[in-house]
Amino acid sequence: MAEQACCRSGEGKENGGDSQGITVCGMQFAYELQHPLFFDFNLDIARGSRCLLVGANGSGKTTLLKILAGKHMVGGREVVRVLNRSAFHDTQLVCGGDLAYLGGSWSKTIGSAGEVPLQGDFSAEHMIFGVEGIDPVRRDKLIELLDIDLQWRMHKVSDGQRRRVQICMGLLHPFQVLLLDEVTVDLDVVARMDLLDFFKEECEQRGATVVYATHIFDGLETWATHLAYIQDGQLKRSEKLTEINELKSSENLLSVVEAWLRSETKCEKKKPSNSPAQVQKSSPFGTSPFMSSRHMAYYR
Ligand SMILES: Nc1ncnc2c1ncn2[C@@H]1O[C@H](COP(=O)(O)OP(=O)(O)OP(=O)(O)O)[C@@H](O)[C@H]1O
Repeated sequence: MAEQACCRSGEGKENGGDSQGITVCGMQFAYELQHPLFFDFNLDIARGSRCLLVGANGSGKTTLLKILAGKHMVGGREVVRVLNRSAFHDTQLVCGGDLAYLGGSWSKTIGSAGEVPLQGDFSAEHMIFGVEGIDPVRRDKLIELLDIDLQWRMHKVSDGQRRRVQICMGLLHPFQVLLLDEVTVDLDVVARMDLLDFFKEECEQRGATVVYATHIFDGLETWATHLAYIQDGQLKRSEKLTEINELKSSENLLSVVEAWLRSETKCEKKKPSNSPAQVQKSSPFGTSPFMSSRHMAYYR
């Protein structure tokens, strides 16, 4: 059973005990034909917190953020609550701009083709000014903060420049809850630090809540208020940053998280077998119509 854990900052308790932040209660989730990734999973993130979501590759961070963003239907209306509303069922949460999710590549889902990157010759101005009902002061602030040239053509810019436009569009509405999945990875150090400062301001001035999944810990010791650590879909730690004992005797957050990840016990099923028969059986081409080929080298 997953650990029961809670990361309330205290400020969020004014609404009759409901944090008005994020609560997950007894959640179960499995991808099709797979064992449950989350089983009886509980999480509580108070309004106004800046919570880091950490864990090894494949531990479930992206899946959790997508569930919180209402992209997967999980359980009934009471299981995944954001701002005391059902993340999946209350479509107004996302459409109204209170709940924002920024993650992955800038793409859209097209039927069986899956996630397809957005393509086309649009200018940054066309994209940003195409969003209706935006406070022009906030929009100008974001354009300046992210140092966006409105003449950029989206199919000709660098990854980092495209990412800046994506982030700007995601932040145009004054969100109440923001879910970030490694979106600062392409940004240069100045843009990343300025953006983190902006998020801090949004939390402190408007009581917004930010959950940030990342593997880059530079500068986050003083930025984050809370940390949630997931291992194989289980919440291992969820606490205030100031209450993490290891951090008091450690150089920085990076070394603390590194020590946690190194001490994780790997599942038996993930270990490769050395027997030739088993290697043959477990070959990815065993039951596939495709054969291994030197042409696969093309994908290196
Ligand atoms: N669409 C999918 N279908 C089936 N399994 C999936 C799918 N997406 C993710 N998984 C599996 O779910 C588990 C959690 O994946 P997830 O992407 O949430 O991890 P993560 O913690 O975000 O990893 P990373 O740090 O690499 O981004 C992994 O074992 C992954 O293989």
